[in-house]
Amino acid sequence: MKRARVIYNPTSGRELFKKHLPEVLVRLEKAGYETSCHATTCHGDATEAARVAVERKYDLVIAAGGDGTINEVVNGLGEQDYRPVLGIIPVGTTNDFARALGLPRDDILACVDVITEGVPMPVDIGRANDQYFVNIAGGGKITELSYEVPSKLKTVLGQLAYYLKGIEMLPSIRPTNVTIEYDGKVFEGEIMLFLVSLTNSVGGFEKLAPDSCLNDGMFDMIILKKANIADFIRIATMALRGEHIKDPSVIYTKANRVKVHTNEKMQLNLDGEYGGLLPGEFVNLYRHIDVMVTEQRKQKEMDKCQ
Ligand SMILES: Nc1ncnc2c1ncn2[C@@H]1O[C@H](COP(=O)(O)OP(=O)(O)OP(=O)(O)O)[C@@H](O)[C@H]1O
Repeated sequence: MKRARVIYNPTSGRELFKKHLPEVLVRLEKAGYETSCHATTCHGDATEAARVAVERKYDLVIAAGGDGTINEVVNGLGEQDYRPVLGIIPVGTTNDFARALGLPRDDILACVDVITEGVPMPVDIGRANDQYFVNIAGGGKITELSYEVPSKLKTVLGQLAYYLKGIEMLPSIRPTNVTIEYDGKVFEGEIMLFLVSLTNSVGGFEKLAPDSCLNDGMFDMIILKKANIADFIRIATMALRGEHIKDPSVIYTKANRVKVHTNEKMQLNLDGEYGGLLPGEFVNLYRHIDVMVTEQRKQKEMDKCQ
């Protein structure tokens, strides 16, 4: 019999998952999985729980939470020789990774159906120094926004909490002097932010990296060069429509390996969580993890990456 482990964060998003847990377990059992679950208790706990699931050779690990929880689970799978298939139940605030995979929104049981009736699709993941990410790595003052929003505020306000915090942070955004080496090329200069992205869906912006592909072995890298606040807001607005990539202050390119150095203090953001200080080396791990999606979605993604 196949075995599934559900790792869920009871504090994610609007804290609704626990109520649905009995139905989730029944559906998984009906689909032939002997299922058990683990509720995370603190930061880092989902990584440890995923490591245990690897050791115990579970067939399927389901991450139920926001992007932070999915990131932690993937960090537990890391570069282990045996990696269970990953299922996602998005119950966070932003759910960028789930959006990139085309998973049903606000419907926990429909996501369970994708896991039990769908197909595994190989996706690239990123390694940043000795940590992993599924969606995005980045640096620059504004990226700190994603973990400065208090959890309680997200529970009450959802996505709006990020926008409010963003406006509050605008005046404190400063450029940083960096050197970025990518696939044999070098950029040197002052930047507002850099992003190394695996999916097209970041911070709720669905067109931030419009050419990204989930399993081509390449990151989409975005560098926003030094800009004043007015230009910054203008470019952020363009980013909602995916038009920022044409702006002369933006560099948008594909790369498999990226190194970022700076003499200043710059924080690293991994999937919306604090990931330590730069320097950083980012490596794309080609089709490293299998994640459950619908058959149509897999077809679409595989066609795109031909
Ligand atoms: N029991 C717990 N109490 C407090 N924090 C927890 C607990 N379990 C996990 N966490 C932490 O909660 C953080 C945020 O979780 P998660 O990303 O799942 O939800 P979210 O913040 O609502 O959604 P999003 O990341 O989509 O905005 C993670 O960094 C995780 O380590």
